[in-house]
Amino acid sequence: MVPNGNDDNDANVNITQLIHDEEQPHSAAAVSPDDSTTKPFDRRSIPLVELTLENITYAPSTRSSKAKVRRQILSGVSTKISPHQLNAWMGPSGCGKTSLLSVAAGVLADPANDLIQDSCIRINGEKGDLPKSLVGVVWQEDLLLPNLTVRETVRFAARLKTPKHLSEEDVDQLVDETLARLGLTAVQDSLIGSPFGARRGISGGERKRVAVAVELVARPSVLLLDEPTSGLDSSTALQLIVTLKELAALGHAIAVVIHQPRTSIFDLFDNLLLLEKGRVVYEGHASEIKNYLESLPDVPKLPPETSRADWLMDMITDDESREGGGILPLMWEQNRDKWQKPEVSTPKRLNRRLSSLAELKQEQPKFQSGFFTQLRLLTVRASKQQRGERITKVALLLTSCWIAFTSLAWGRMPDTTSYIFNRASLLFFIIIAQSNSVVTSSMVTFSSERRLLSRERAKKMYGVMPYFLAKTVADMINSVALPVCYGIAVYWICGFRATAQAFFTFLLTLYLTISAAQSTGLFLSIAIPNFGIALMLAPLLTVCLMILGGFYIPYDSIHPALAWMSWLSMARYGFSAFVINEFEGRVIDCDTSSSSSAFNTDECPLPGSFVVSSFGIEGVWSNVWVNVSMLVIIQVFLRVATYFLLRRAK
Ligand SMILES: Nc1ncnc2c1ncn2[C@@H]1O[C@H](COP(=O)(O)OP(=O)(O)OP(=O)(O)O)[C@@H](O)[C@H]1O
Repeated sequence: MVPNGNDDNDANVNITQLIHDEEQPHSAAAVSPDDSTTKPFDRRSIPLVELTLENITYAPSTRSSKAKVRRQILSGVSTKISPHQLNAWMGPSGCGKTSLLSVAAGVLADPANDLIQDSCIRINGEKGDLPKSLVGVVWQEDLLLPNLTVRETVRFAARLKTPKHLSEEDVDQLVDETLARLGLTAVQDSLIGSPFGARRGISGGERKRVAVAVELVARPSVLLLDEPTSGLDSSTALQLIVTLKELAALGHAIAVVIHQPRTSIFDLFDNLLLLEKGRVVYEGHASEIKNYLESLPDVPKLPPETSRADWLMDMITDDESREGGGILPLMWEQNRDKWQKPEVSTPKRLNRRLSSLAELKQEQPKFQSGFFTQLRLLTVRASKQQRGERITKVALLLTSCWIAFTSLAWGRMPDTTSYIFNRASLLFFIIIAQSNSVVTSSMVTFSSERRLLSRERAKKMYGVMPYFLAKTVADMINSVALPVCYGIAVYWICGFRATAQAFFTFLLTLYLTISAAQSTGLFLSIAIPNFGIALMLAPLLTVCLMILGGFYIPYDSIHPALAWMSWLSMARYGFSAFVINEFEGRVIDCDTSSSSSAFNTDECPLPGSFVVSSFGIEGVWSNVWVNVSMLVIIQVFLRVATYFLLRRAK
């Protein structure tokens, strides 16, 4: 890829204007100097944003072994991210680059507390926060869903991050152009996959570019990237930075955190910010860094055939390890005025007026898309992601193994008194085996989504309600599909009550019990943010609830200290409904080779109601629909509680 790419640029400008055409009706910044010669769409471009970080001192509170202490991570850092410029932020590991990126992106957890002294952020010269829709951040760790294709991933972001007046065709065009610009067209239909999972998916370099595409597709005025080239081979890294340079040429203000770039990459940067332990070592034209450092006393000259980035890093690392602290930040304070050339102001340089903050914020809706668009897109995405995760070849094989195991263990049960216990034990086993796995898988799935959800919510892509509804719908289908298939197979193979009404009641009860277990897993994973602890607690809780389900200990024999807990058990209502459905309203033939003495009666044939009451299922609870209703109530309660917890979660 070469830096000019004029055709691409034209296409890109067009679509940029498509996005902002109606958003920026009065923005002077959006009008380019050569407007008179351009086509109607070209009259507007992205809103130009200059982000100035002044004297940033970042000292978050951290908990040491004894007390809460402040840890100073950035000390008086000032820099500017201007439109049409590609900025590099460099420094050794731990010097505060990512922290500075978080300050610039406006995503600090507690900025009022953690930014101290005269720290100030200006947008086009005015103090304030940048509207979230005007900034895109590519973090070190990309969070992409493995079961979506590249195109689906970028399109999802495009629809939710661009104004709703854009037609579906315009969004498709925007996606096409973004994919083309990032060299992803050839892999657009490939699954993202997971580097460590069974589905290998696209390469590491392609993943990085997809992460950039997801941000770039909304054409943010400010683009911040944290080590986008890490893990890429040198030519792929160069390609990516060349692309960023092209984007800067379109008016984007871009800052890239980067470690030791090769010379051809380094030469593409307009400005350089060098940090050492949170303090500035250099801030200015990237091309001047060599002259500046070589002008300092005791600084060795750049050895021939050594890359500038390697030389810089070696020097800072040596300086950091000096006894009594480094001298390079002190040197910069003394020499800054001499080396920072008097700056031509951005409006003068670009020959444009920059929009005021009020103009930038004008007509920025809370969400770009309406409720139903969010709901539709989230439902489709959740279904695709879950289907790929839950209905896999391995899951199908496991379900088949469970069916084979159950069929062999219980066999086809004759409908006689000798097999009453076998029937009841199998009914309970169906609940235990399927519920436990659903609780765990629901927790694992949400833990992988949690950070993506919090990032996308911070970007104001969608609200909690559409996410929650979409997840509920997807869960109701995908998590429950295979357990229900297992139940159906076992019902007929093992010979349960062979009437249509009994079968469909069994099916409904099984579905509700498993989806209540699924809701429990989701509730626990949100209520206990530490996944390790949640994963340890969940089996304990589910086993207790299962034991109190009525099969091992009849309800009327449970110790009063635990009896209350059995009312919270979905297994209780599921098992009761199963037993009533299987035995109530009929008589069970005697087996000539055995007796029904296990039930303390010589009655023969045995009335089914006798079996039901022997499990302690009595009174109003001996009605199957009362138990089914309780499963619905548990489900609704857990889902509503989950919704409110989600709203509070960050
Ligand atoms: N919220 C926080 N509380 C306490 N310490 C923090 C916090 N955020 C960052 N740090 C610490 O501040 C230092 C700088 O972290 P930061 O991630 O900004 O460095 P970096 O230059 O991006 O490093 P790298 O290049 O390795 O990613 C690290 O030692 C980190 O542990």
